[in-house]
Amino acid sequence: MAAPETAPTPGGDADGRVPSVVCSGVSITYRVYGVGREESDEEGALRRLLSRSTRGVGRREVHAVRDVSFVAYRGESIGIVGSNGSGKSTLLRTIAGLVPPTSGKLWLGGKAALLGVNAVLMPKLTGRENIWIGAQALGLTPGQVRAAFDDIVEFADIGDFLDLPMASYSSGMGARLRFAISTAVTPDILVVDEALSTGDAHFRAKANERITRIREQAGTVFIVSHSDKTIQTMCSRALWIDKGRLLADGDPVAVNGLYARKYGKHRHVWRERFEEARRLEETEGPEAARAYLARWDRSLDS
Ligand SMILES: Nc1ncnc2c1ncn2[C@@H]1O[C@H](COP(=O)(O)OP(=O)(O)OP(=O)(O)O)[C@@H](O)[C@H]1O
Repeated sequence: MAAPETAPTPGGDADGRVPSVVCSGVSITYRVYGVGREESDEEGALRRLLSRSTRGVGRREVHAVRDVSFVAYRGESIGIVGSNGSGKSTLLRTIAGLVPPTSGKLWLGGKAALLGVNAVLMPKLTGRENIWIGAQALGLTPGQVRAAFDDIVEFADIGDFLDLPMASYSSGMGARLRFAISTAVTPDILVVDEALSTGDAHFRAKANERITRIREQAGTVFIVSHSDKTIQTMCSRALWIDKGRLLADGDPVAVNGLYARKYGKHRHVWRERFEEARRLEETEGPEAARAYLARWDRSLDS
């Protein structure tokens, strides 16, 4: 297993761009242990448990990311789009150093910070305590946390909740606090996993400003989002990952267009079918609607 490498920043390329992440033929495979198919029923599992046998315990491999290569540059904000389970979060977790690539090479030109919806903050501790723990977990010294503390509190905008347990926060408040902690000191590479979708318009505007600031300070930002708007307004480039493979890399509007063409086609077709089924239900009754929909009950025609 190859761990991410860090090396001195090389000089820029012919266009003066300085690489920050080089991902070369990276594949990531999860090994999942569990019951084998033949014993997946409750009776088989119970029998195995009683006999303490490990027979039938299956191992499955999930190829989450397959042979992905790209170079990210300082000052870029890169959106990652793709349908559920396509490998976006896995790729980001690897860039952030949390999941090692199974094969291929990953080179990072600086420190990466992951900002995830599920970032490890402690629900039973207060916001204040989480700022201290979270910021130090990101590598800040106590002195740096002290210096950044007021800025974090101001950005998170959680008022009196600062001294209440995080479990009592709304999802928007939690997202603001995570974002404030993760960006307290400008990271070289900021990895944002869907965290922006939980905030309101005011928070998104502030987050956008901060992302712009990181980019201006020559950092690189990666953003996973299912929102076309987030990708198109916050990103200078987009990658489309489909079933673990990199299918498109380029201008966010163009990449989103390609992605929407593949998946949007089905949505459009199904919307029309649904409308027709509703019309049939109203005019001819539920049986007619059911018979009409039964034509496509096996799978989508692609
Ligand atoms: N810890 C894990 N162990 C085993 N399999 C995993 C693990 N995490 C993700 N997977 C699998 O890897 C594949 C890619 O998942 P991933 O979460 O990276 O996709 P995603 O594009 O981020 O999805 P979503 O948009 O739903 O968040 C999926 O098949 C998922 O089930």
